[in-house]
Amino acid sequence: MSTSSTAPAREPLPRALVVRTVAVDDLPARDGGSPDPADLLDLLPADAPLAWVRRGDGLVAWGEAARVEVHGADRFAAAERAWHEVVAHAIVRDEVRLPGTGPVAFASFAFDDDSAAGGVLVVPRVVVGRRDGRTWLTTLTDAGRLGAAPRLRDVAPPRTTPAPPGEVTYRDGAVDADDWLDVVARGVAAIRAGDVEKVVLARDVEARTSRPLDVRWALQRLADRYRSCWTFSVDGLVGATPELLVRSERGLVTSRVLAGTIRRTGDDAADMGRAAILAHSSKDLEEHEYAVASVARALAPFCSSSNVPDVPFVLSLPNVLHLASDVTGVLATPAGDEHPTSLALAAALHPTAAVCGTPTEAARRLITRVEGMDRGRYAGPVGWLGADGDGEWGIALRSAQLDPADPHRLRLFAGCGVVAASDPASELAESRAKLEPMRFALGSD
Ligand SMILES: C=C(O[C@H]1C=CC=C(C(=O)O)[C@@H]1O)C(=O)O
Repeated sequence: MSTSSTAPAREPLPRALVVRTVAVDDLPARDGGSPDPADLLDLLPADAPLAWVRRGDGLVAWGEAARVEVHGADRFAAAERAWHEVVAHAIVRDEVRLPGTGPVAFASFAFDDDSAAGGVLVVPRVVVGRRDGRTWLTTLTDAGRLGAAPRLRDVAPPRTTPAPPGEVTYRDGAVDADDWLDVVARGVAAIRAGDVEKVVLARDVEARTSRPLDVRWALQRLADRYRSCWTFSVDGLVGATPELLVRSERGLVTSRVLAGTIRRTGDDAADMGRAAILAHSSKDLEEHEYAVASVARALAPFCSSSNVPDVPFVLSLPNVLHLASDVTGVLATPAGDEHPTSLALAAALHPTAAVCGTPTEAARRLITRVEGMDRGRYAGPVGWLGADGDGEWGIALRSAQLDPADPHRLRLFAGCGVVAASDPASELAESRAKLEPMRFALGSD
């Protein structure tokens, strides 16, 4: 079943789905040892794998019970409407009752309202989830009535080892590296002219793999190395993001805000020193403050109380160190009303000043004017949504978009927050460091 917010539906949405969630004994580990983080990923088929995993927990899924393509400024609301329709007509039996059990959809959305990339919401056929040592299986069928409890061995695709992508070559994307220095310089000039206070400017790099990319190869490498990130795969968009746009769970919202970056050297002692430099860098603290303020401002109308840390902590990733703040809030429930869904919250938060700038609209216009590319779904919300509206949405960073017409071709993206004190050459170096996770994902060492 597939439909679009602009084109007429090929088949009417919804079709009544029968959804069953059952507990599964823990997944076998790859080497017979204790279960490791890649176990969920090991279940995925090569074709159109769906994933949202971190430290071994999360959701993997495959198949398509429904697919909704959306476009324009209405894309989040259109996806949400379609999801409500699916849920309203579903027959659900959930024997596990945890966040992520019952029917779930995966989705990703373009950064920009005008992007042709729009957005996609996929309702999978099979979902396997894990949380705190509990594993479950959800099936979504058109059976019309509840049948026998599903078994993982009956619905899991035959296990195949992900194939390496072979030789990978890289070349500049829409704007070459030298010209991108000018893009950043134009951003700095606009800030100094008072047009904006902060802008985030991005660039893309094209990768060509000698063998068609098996997305699972990239996912496993990302999940193994970038353990504190959320490794995701939705409709050819793959990556491991350190930035959580919003998680909404039983009335509690959390957002991990990142902005302000320094590269790691690989030497632990030197990196300790760099962490201290980052924590005291006025340029990075300013960048960070804009991002935190944008998240706090966007969440405020929905929350009865919130906690916004005064001082960021330093998040250490294998490639970079970031200034990070975990913003939390309690959702207010207006009388007779329900909480906004996690997707509605993601829509309200997007785009934060971690990927756009301050003030938002002026920064967005500046990006369109100077960046020289369509970001597609890079820097847009990516994640999953449950029947009760709870879910988790990351910002699609440290990511690549696979060309749907050419499985050898990917666009890798990286962006940098620019403030008045930014230096174009340093931002270019930072963008290279931010491309490292996806370059690693495509590696074979
Ligand atoms: C826009 C990106 O990173 C954002 C998130 C963390 C740190 C950032 C920075 O320091 O510039 C960016 O705001 C990216 O990775 O493409």
